[in-house]
Amino acid sequence: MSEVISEIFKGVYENIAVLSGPSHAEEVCRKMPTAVTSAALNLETAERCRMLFMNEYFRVYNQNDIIGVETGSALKNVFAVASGIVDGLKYGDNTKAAIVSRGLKELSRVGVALGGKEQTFYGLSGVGDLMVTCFSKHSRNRAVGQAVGEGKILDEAEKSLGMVAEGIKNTISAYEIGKKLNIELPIINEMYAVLFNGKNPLKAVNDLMTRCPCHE
Ligand SMILES: NC(=O)C1=CN([C@@H]2O[C@H](COP(=O)(O)OP(=O)(O)OC[C@H]3O[C@@H](n4cnc5c(N)ncnc54)[C@H](OP(=O)(O)O)[C@@H]3O)[C@@H](O)[C@H]2O)C=CC1
Ligand SMILES: O=C(CO)COP(=O)(O)O
Repeated sequence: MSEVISEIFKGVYENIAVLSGPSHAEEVCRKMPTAVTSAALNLETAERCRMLFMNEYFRVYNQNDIIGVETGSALKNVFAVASGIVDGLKYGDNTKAAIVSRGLKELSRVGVALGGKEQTFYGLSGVGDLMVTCFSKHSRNRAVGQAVGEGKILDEAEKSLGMVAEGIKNTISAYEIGKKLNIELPIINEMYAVLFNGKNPLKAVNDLMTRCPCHE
């Protein structure tokens, strides 16, 4: 988004701040303690954004890795959909933890290739946002995935949600980036096959579990 904004308002890139992190609006509006990241290339800009939002139940941390923060918050949606599929298939906590942990690895591979810093993905807008969406009853992405895991076709699943689940389009972008930059992204590739090539989710899980053994 920062690149799009900067294309429209030329020369402002340093002064764009993004606010991102594990924050379901349903809980923020109930004043439940929440922590997020304000990221801008120029830390003074990040600070100005932080000052606008921070209060006793909404804690904001500054960051200058805007690419990492934006990549983490967009790509985590793909794994939130995958976690929903895990729920829809009635698999358990082990399976979901595998999606979150291996998803974090894929997310950081893409993010670093795009210019983000690896450590950013272990913070609020990476692992934090992954956890809040993959495990939450509030997540729209997880809900769409659950419907797909229960056997709905994608169109029906999106219609039944009635809101935008960004992880669907994010899957296409992540898949294309992986192919273009030759990055190993097994979960993202399987998600693309399930969502857009009609692959059976059970077969996708089996293919992920039985692919060649590798080093962590
Ligand atoms: N809600 C939450 O708890 C959280 C949300 N976010 C992120 O914040 C952002 C906004 O979320 P939220 O307000 O809940 O989302 P909503 O689904 O309520 O609103 C999304 C907005 O984006 C517009 N939109 C959707 N698709 C397009 C498109 N292709 N082109 C132009 N505009 C489009 C919609 O327009 P229209 O109304 O015309 O359809 C709508 O105004 C998202 O990126 C979300 O991932 C992050 C953390 C928490
Ligand atoms: O990013 C979010 C929370 O941090 C919102 O996730 P969903 O779009 O899946 O509801």
